[in-house]
Amino acid sequence: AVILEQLLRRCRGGFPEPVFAPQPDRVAIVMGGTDGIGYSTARHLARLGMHVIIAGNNDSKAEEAVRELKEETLNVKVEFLYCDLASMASIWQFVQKFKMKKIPLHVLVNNAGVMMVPQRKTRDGFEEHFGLNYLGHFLLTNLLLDTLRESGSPGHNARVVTVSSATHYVAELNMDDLQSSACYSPHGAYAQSKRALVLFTYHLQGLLAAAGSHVTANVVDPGVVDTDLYRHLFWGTRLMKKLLGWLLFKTPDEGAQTSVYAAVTPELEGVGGRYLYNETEIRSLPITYDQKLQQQLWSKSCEMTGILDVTLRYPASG
Ligand SMILES: NC(=O)c1ccc[n+]([C@@H]2O[C@H](COP(=O)([O-])OP(=O)(O)OC[C@H]3O[C@@H](n4cnc5c(N)ncnc54)[C@H](O)[C@@H]3O)[C@@H](O)[C@H]2O)c1
Repeated sequence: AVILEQLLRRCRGGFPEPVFAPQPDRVAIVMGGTDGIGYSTARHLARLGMHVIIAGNNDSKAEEAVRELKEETLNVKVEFLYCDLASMASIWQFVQKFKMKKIPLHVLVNNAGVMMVPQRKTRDGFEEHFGLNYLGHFLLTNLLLDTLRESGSPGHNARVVTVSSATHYVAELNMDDLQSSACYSPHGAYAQSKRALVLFTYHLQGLLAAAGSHVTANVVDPGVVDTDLYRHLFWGTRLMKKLLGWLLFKTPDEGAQTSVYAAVTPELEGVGGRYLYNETEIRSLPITYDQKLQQQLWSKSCEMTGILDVTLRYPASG
């Protein structure tokens, strides 16, 4: 359905790039900014004059990405900081290195991800989709919340932008088996991690609002985008993508538009808890609005990552 909709839209003129005002005094972290949608997101933010920190675990690609972005955007404030989201120790180290810079943080884009990888585990023993796509971003965001809070101000909120997917609509979130150990399906595990990200965003927004923070959290769905994310799919599907991707899929730049929109548009100033698709708010799956489920997942995630459950201090307001 998404691919058909994208094809129709392409026939009607495509995905015109939105124009935003320069953002020279703002700092952004784009997790997974060396490739695909993340790279395009970083490029757009750098073009707006932001100080962009590309984070990721691909050292070799990072050097090239930073050089290209600096050359193309003429923005010298583009840099790379290593972070392996599949390792909690690496996330802690990344946050420590970032905080040592003593700079603010206005935009955090939780973009990195893997899809349909064979059953394997992160350094900390979590199923890879759940551990990297979801728990990695959960921990990262929580460790950066104090800096985001200090950086946001009335009328200039700091923003957390989390990249989910339409697969969250068909996912099952098994609270008794978040590691998919009883029955592993690569698609099911990916979709579960993407549903968890939607629940996380809504709960985070509730906590931020309850605490009166000048930080907002929104979740975006980039559509179906022609990137290397599909590298673990069946060869026939990859061949189809190679032949028809240019027509049916969004380009990475088009896929990044909703993330960039969520990161900078004045329309979303002070607005959080939204699921955004094609720069428009739409409804996510009804169960994702279930506050009890959001709370359960949040508490469990705190346990798994070993951080304090701040929910106890600030009950989410909705
Ligand atoms: N491509 C699509 O059609 C599509 C659709 C819906 C959602 N998404 C989501 O968009 C996001 C970006 O994906 P993409 O399509 O650009 O894919 P991609 O494979 O091109 O990019 C993924 C990024 O994540 C990074 N990454 C992977 N493992 C990491 C780790 N251990 N630590 C840190 N970074 C790591 C990679 O280095 C890369 O920069 C993902 O969250 C994905 O789930 C993509």
